[in-house]
Amino acid sequence: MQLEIRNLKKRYGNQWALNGLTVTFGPGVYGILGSNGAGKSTMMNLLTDNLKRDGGEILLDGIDILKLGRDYRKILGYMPQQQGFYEQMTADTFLFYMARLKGLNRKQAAAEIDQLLQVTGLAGERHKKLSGYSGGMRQRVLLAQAMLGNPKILILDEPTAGLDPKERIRIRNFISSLSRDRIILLATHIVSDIESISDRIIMMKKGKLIGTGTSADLMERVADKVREMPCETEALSGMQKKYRVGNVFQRDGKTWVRLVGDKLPGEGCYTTDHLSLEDVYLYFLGE
Ligand SMILES: Nc1ncnc2c1ncn2[C@@H]1O[C@H](COP(=O)(O)OP(=O)(O)OP(=O)(O)O)[C@@H](O)[C@H]1O
Repeated sequence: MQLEIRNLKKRYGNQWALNGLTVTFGPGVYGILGSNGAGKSTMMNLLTDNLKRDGGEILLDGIDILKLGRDYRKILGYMPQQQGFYEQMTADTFLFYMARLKGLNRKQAAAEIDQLLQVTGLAGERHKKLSGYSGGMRQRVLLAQAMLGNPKILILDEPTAGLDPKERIRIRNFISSLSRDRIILLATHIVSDIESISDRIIMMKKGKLIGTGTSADLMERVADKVREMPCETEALSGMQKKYRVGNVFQRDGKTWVRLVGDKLPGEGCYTTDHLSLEDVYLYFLGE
């Protein structure tokens, strides 16, 4: 299975949100990294056919998704960022409603909902109204709804946004446990989530693809672009003007800064073996 985006364009007024995006996805989990406004949600809305494109193609195994229509939507699961929530419904009725919209028959719907409520840990609260759900429970219901019909393509827009670490880990583990024979696209600002569950990372900036690779590949690409050095607190703002500064931290009673970029100080700084995806983010996507 291959989902191919070719020269995809989308404009709001005279501003291009996607400006010739080309990328191909095969089975696996893809983490989509990009700063605010990079075009991640726009890409996802075009992939789910919730928006009309202004140019380009989206092909599933060579056939445009617009041509596939219903056959495409049947194999698609989508967890949107915006929650148009059905507050007065219980989780059970909400999921049943969504299952019917997806074309599942009653028996199939009931069996899948039972199973999804179990794996998302919501079985005990299934008859509670969504208005009484916490943020984490809401995200889990949305994820469960995306999984109805066992979709081959799963699109998740910020599935862990606003959650406490315990809930985040729970959602993350659930995504990790999904079988890898589907295409899973995951957009999030939480770099550590991407680091722990993605097979590959897609980096977007200003509506274009600017790089792709495994997190190990990308870290290798920034290996000689990261340095650490001690820095007096008074010198910090000067440093920030001159260099791209990552973490500021304390070590051995001194303040240290982590610098990322092509331009690094010649003297007084140290290389580090401990690279992270945050360094990758700062190098490619930091302003
Ligand atoms: N409905 C809209 N009307 C006008 N402009 C829009 C609309 N939706 C998005 N945009 C603009 O398109 C660009 C891409 O937005 P998009 O939401 O796709 O980015 P994103 O990477 O998902 O950002 P974020 O991380 O903040 O969710 C931004 O400049 C945004 O302001």
